Amino acid sequence: MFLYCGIACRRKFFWCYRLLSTYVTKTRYLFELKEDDDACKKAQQTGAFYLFHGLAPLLQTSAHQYLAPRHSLLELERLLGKFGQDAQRIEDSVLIGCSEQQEAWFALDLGLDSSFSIRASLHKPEMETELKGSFIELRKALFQLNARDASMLSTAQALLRWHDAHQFCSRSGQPTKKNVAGSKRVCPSNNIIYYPQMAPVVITLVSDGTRCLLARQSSFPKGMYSALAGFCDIGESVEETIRREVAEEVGLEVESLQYCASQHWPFPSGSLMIACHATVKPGQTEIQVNLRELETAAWFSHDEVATALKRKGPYTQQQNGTFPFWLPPKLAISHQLIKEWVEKQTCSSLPA
Ligand SMILES: NC(=O)c1ccc[n+]([C@@H]2O[C@H](COP(=O)([O-])OP(=O)(O)OC[C@H]3O[C@@H](n4cnc5c(N)ncnc54)[C@H](O)[C@@H]3O)[C@@H](O)[C@H]2O)c1
Ligand SMILES: [Mg+2]
Repeated sequence: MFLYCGIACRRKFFWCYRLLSTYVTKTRYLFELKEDDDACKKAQQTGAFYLFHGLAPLLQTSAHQYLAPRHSLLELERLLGKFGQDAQRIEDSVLIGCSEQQEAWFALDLGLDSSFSIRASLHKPEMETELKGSFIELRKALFQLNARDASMLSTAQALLRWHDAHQFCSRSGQPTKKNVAGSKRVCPSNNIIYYPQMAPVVITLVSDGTRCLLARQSSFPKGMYSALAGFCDIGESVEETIRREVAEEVGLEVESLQYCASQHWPFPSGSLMIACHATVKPGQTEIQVNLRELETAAWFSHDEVATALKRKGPYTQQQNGTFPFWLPPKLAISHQLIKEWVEKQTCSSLPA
């Protein structure tokens, strides 16, 4: 019996040791904070806060890069006090992650109208001076952030935006109440639970075997081309969306497809980008651009794309009036998709 217990205990210890990797511990901790309001309130005491104003993150400049500063609860209470704001406003904050040492990270928007203060937006310039930074639109700052800050701020902005837009129950019209972590909102009159949502989007790099198809929307910066993207319609699988979007936008039929990677994307209001490679039948490559969706689309050779990937900005107008052909920056999943295609083409053209 003793021996059995010993083995069982050792087994249990082995399992605990295996389960309690840093990643698992962190994940379990975040799960607890989402489920338990008291635990989450406690985590705020030792946590750190990313600040926003009207959904623009607070950033500081450092050597051609933006950094996202974090503030402790004490600093935040002092700041709110200084600007005549109620410390209860901190209840609007949302949980966005934690460090490996279980320091919980939150995001708080000081500019959105809140039930705790509707005058916060009046103080923006003074707050920027006090915080030694600026509230900068995420669209302008995203590509000058390191990968971790970009990911944290994208998540934070999407979650803050969702809460701002879901303050009322769509059935009863009554105000909904968020849990402390901000992982859901509940209508007190009928107990309907609302969870944060994001829109699935496919992004597809179509190839005919030797060339790839890139397109532009008129809203893109001049000279920039990207892979075809489109929102999933209700009821569609990823495969069906890809087939429909490629047909809709460039009039081609997809023959085969292969998953590449995915990415959370904060625009327009929180999307899950699902990136895939697709091929069309050889000989069926004549593009018919849907001008209601795209400005233009064209086939590009491996060399053209490989050169564009290496090109560095700024992408200014050339003497002949045109703009150089360039591709989305590294942080965008379209860049990863295009880079993977170039690498595959390079490998397949190497002598065996
Ligand atoms: N991260 C990247 O590398 C990358 C690259 C390209 C595009 N994108 C993103 O992909 C998204 C979709 O691309 P697109 O604009 O070509 O899509 P699209 O081809 O589906 O066309 C956009 C239109 O779809 C409709 N639509 C349907 N569902 C929608 C929803 N949930 N939200 C907003 N509009 C919806 C609207 O009418 C909108 O004008 C864009 O918002 C863009 O930011 C990301
Ligand atoms: Mg599109």
